[in-house]
Amino acid sequence: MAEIQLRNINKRWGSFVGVDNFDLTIADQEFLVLLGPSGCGKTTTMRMIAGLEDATEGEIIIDGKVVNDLDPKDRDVAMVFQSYGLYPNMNVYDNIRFPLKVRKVPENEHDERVRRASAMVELDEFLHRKPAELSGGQRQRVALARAIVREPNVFLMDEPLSNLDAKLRVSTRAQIKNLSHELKVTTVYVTHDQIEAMTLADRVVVMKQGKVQQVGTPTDIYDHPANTFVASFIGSPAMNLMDGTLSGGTFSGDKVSIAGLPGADGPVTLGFRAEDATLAEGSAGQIMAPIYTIELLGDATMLTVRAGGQLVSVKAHKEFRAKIGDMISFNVPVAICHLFDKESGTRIDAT
Ligand SMILES: Nc1ncnc2c1ncn2[C@@H]1O[C@H](COP(=O)(O)OP(=O)(O)OP(=O)(O)O)[C@@H](O)[C@H]1O
Repeated sequence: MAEIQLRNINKRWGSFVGVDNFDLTIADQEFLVLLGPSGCGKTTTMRMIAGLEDATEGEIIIDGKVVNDLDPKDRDVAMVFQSYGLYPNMNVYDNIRFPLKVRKVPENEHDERVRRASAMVELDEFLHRKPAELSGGQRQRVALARAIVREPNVFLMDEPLSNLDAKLRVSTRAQIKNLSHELKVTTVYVTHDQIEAMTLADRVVVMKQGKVQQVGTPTDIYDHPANTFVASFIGSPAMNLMDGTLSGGTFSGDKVSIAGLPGADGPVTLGFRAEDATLAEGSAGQIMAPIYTIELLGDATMLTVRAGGQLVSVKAHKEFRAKIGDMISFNVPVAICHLFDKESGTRIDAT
């Protein structure tokens, strides 16, 4: 049981700002994901919670207690890293048991706790093996079990899936989600993968260059991105963004005109997602454009078209067939448009 409060946390090295005024309360049992591109300050934020890095300013409060001056071992947090960090000479059983020994948990509890944690990550059959005799996914599960066995107040996970191949990433991701549901331990999870963030999080914090860009549920962030950075970071493919001018409710961009939009006149960036555009018959759509590429996804067909000077993604149904260079036309319904200030990139609220 632990709420984590981060009160105006800053991390600076000389004049370089790694984390800039991070201020957030993470609820007890919440699964919070820190998401952003490389170097945005996610790991540093997590390391400050762990106590592996001092905050330059601000308070870190876990379970009502200011922990800034506490050593990592006294914070009751368990970490899982990308690199597993297993002891090569110990078998799986002893790797999982190790934190119990370090923390001087009574010996008579060890066996039951190790077996319970290993069963949770389906490692029961591998307890006698050394890490070198395991696959990457199994090694990461040992690392997870070693965190679970401690029954900590907080889990901190730093890109735990990034060394796994695509298929294993999906199954281990599902396992982490299931474990988190079962264990109900407050979790802070760092990733640069927006799909991981969307699938795992109760709330996502999107960061860029040390600054929080938006905090919200995956749905909030997908449906109401706070700025063009979040809009283009979340979703696959990225949201289509077009610069233009809004005048009398009509957006005019490069060979694109969309009427009926809310918002004051001025330079804007218009955004819409590939799946929200609708293909029209012949030339009946608002936007006519030649096809640049066609990708068959199995459940749908992704078209990239050249609209004016830029490439735009439009999702079509799975039976859609055409050739590169064919003209298509499509509509962008007003209700699914996102408008952003062109200068600052900030969302214009009327949308
Ligand atoms: N000890 C340090 N001294 C100086 N700068 C540092 C130090 N540690 C990290 N940084 C810088 O702080 C910024 C944030 O780093 P951090 O590791 O938190 O990023 P990240 O978002 O986790 O990136 P990644 O996904 O690549 O791990 C980076 O620009 C990094 O170079």
